[in-house]
Amino acid sequence: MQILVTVASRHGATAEIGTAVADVLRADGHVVDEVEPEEVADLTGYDAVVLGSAVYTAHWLPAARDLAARLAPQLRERVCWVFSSGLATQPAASANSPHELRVLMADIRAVGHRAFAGRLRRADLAFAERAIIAGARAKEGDHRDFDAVRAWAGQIADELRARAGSVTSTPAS
Ligand SMILES: Cc1cc2nc3c(=O)[nH]c(=O)nc-3n(C[C@H](O)[C@H](O)[C@H](O)COP(=O)(O)O)c2cc1C
Repeated sequence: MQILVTVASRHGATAEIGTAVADVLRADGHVVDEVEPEEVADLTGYDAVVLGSAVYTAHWLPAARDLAARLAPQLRERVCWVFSSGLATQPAASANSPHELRVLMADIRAVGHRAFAGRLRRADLAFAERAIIAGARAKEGDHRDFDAVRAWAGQIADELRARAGSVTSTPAS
């Protein structure tokens, strides 16, 4: 299958999660493009999409939200998974605008969402970001769990295989 992995990332940590997902899907025989959300104008040719975003001040980055809004009709026609990456100490689902995410997922008919822990490197941050982080109790460091990311991507690969099987095994009438 042709798969698009598109990820909104400010400092690169979430983009690397997207690349790990893409690598698992490639190893399973899929053709995977990794394209930044701003560059995605059209989903023609793709069978499936993985859309991810870093979470900042409880929201997905605008580029990911914008892609979901712009391309909702095309996303609805494809199988689509979404993921978030952040450092919320509560489970991200309850900390990071769960209603907003539910609405987005319903709009594009995403089949699943995963929240992954992210990375915070103070040296990467702009002054304004440091000020925001100073008020939160976010723990500096790389908290990404690439085994969990690869396991999730493996589930996507399994599901795509099952869907392809159910299409090809439909008896001709
Ligand atoms: C200014 C700022 C605000 C953040 N706000 C949140 C937040 O609301 N919820 C959350 O889970 N993580 C938050 N984070 C953590 C980021 O989501 C995390 O560092 C993520 O891995 C960054 O990904 P990126 O390198 O792809 O931009 C914030 C980080 C910064 C610097």
